[in-house]
Amino acid sequence: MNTLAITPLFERIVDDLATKGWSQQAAFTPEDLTAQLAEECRHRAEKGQLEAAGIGRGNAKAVNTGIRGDKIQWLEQGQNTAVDRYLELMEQLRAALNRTLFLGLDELECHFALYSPGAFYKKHVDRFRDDDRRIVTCIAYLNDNWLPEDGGELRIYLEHEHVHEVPPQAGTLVVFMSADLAHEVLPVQRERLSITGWFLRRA
Ligand SMILES: O=C(O)CCC(=O)C(=O)O
Ligand SMILES: [Fe+2]
Repeated sequence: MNTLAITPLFERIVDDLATKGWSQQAAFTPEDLTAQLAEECRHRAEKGQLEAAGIGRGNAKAVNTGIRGDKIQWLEQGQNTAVDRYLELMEQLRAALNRTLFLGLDELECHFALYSPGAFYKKHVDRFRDDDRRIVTCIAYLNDNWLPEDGGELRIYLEHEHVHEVPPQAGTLVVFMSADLAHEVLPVQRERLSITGWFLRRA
């Protein structure tokens, strides 16, 4: 792909971020890639590689399942071809955001997340109090045939007390400004897989 051309998909994300601070795209990851990523996430879970996610960072980091009950593993390049393909898509998104919105995004950190039935993540903002490098949050969902009774929606808190809920349906990508948007994951009734990432600015 010509990395200088911005595809309509990336253009929509950029426009949404510029005008309202968040974007939801139903068909971001291709079906085959989404399935491979879900398989890789499940495979890592079966091997016991996912660990209870913490809240906060550095010395203040702690596991608190009353706030957050997912299990995660950070993604690295070169571990798996599907993961590499996903990181390549994110790299294109990073370039598009930098070219158009001048956000100075330097790198991406991202992890698989698995919520087992009963797990949730209470309302929060992604940017840490003591570290403002997280600029843009991106979440890709990996779950086929997600039904309303499965719960687990991402609820985002908009202006004027409006809320918007996103079912974690395979292929969907949600992007938002990390410092601005409070959000939560409602309790899940069924295993819920995703990749959450943050574009960081230079320290
Ligand atoms: O999985 C989601 O929908 C949101 C996850 C989240 O808010 C986070 O990991 O910070
Ligand atoms: Fe979050």
